[in-house]
Amino acid sequence: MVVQVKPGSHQCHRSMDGNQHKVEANILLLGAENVGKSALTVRFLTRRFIGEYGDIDSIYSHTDNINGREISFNIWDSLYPQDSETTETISEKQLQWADGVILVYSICDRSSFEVVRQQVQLIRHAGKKTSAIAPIIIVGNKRDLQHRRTVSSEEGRLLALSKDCGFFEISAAETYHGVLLVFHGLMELIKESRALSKGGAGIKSIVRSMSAVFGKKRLE
Ligand SMILES: Nc1nc2c(ncn2[C@@H]2O[C@H](COP(=O)(O)OP(=O)(O)OP(=O)(O)O)[C@@H](O)[C@H]2O)c(=O)[nH]1
Repeated sequence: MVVQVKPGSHQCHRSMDGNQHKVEANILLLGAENVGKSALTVRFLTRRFIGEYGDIDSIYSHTDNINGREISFNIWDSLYPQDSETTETISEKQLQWADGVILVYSICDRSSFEVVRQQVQLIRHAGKKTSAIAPIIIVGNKRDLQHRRTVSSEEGRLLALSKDCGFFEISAAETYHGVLLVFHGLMELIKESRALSKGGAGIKSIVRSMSAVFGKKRLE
């Protein structure tokens, strides 16, 4: 079952990882417009590619089974800010909410790769102050459009390597399997990060330094 709720009305969930109960994770999709964030989300939720998706900023809840264990995913399919005045492309609220991030670009849109480069830098820069390594997976989407490729696989892989992120090149249009690997891969990184930090030094804790970067009020 897929449940859709508005971002503002969604509750933050605490993980119950580490015991026999259901594991829950909040996953945030970021990246420039038109790169396939909604296509990835809908593929994961329904196994289908429907071609056209509205401009909706939404959180979806979806339960999946990984290795016999029930995992509850809350997926925030975000919209890239249209306002050219806006320099803040990731909000504190988004980072406070997220347990892990999927940064999407299109392999045939170089500017979308630059957006991912900026966003990963922003997250890592903020994380430095707390030594928090936020689980991030970088995704080069639209792999089916090889003839229009402007970002090589190597560039994507190198960026991911340099920022300690996972990396996948996929086509949300062509296969479900690649999309599944992305979400399950991120879940693995989130579990590792939770095991390492037990006290909650995950992505949420870097919100404080994000606040410092943007000079805004500290979130507790
Ligand atoms: N060829 C191809 N087209 C894709 C793929 N994934 C998405 N698209 C198309 O790319 C366009 C944008 O996809 P969306 O999923 O709406 O992209 P988005 O990043 O959510 O876009 P915004 O809502 O503007 O932020 C649509 O026309 C999709 O059909 C893919 O893997 N291959």
